[in-house]
Amino acid sequence: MQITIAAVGRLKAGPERELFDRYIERAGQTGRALGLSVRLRELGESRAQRADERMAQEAAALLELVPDGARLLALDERGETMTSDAFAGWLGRERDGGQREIVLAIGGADGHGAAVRSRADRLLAFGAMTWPHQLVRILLAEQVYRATTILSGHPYHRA
Ligand SMILES: C[S@@+](CC[C@H](N)C(=O)[O-])C[C@H]1O[C@@H](n2cnc3c(N)ncnc32)[C@H](O)[C@@H]1O
Repeated sequence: MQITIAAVGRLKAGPERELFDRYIERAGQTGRALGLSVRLRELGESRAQRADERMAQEAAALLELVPDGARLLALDERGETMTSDAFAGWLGRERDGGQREIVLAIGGADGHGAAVRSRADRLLAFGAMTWPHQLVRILLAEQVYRATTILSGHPYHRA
């Protein structure tokens, strides 16, 4: 199963990028034996004047990355919270059920547009506070890596 992190905005070279890349690389290594591959798709931020236009344009671009039938989980501070075990369990069940792709979508500075929220199968919050999208990327990459260790029984995760 393909896990795609789809993110509005581009992460420049630097410590945040290095940390993100490190978790993605680890997730890819641990995921291989589990039938999971992980990749990043980055989208440029909209330059529209109005926030609602920016959100609509970014939502349309994000949704172009979501194939028909794929699951879409949108990262959103208004979403549900989930334990790492529950997140790993969901990924494992989707894989076992024959799902081909899960897209994990991170919004831009204005957040997700309505089209993403209504298409999303789940909205996931890393708490009720607003985090910068760069940090959300790192948190998400770490949770994907952690999920692969949970599914493979690797001792990285200690609940
Ligand atoms: C700077 S935030 C956007 C905040 C925007 N005001 C909103 O209402 O969503 C950029 C992106 O980071 C992600 N994000 C920020 N805080 C989050 C949280 N607590 N949980 C999950 N995702 C979060 C979301 O994907 C969001 O679209």
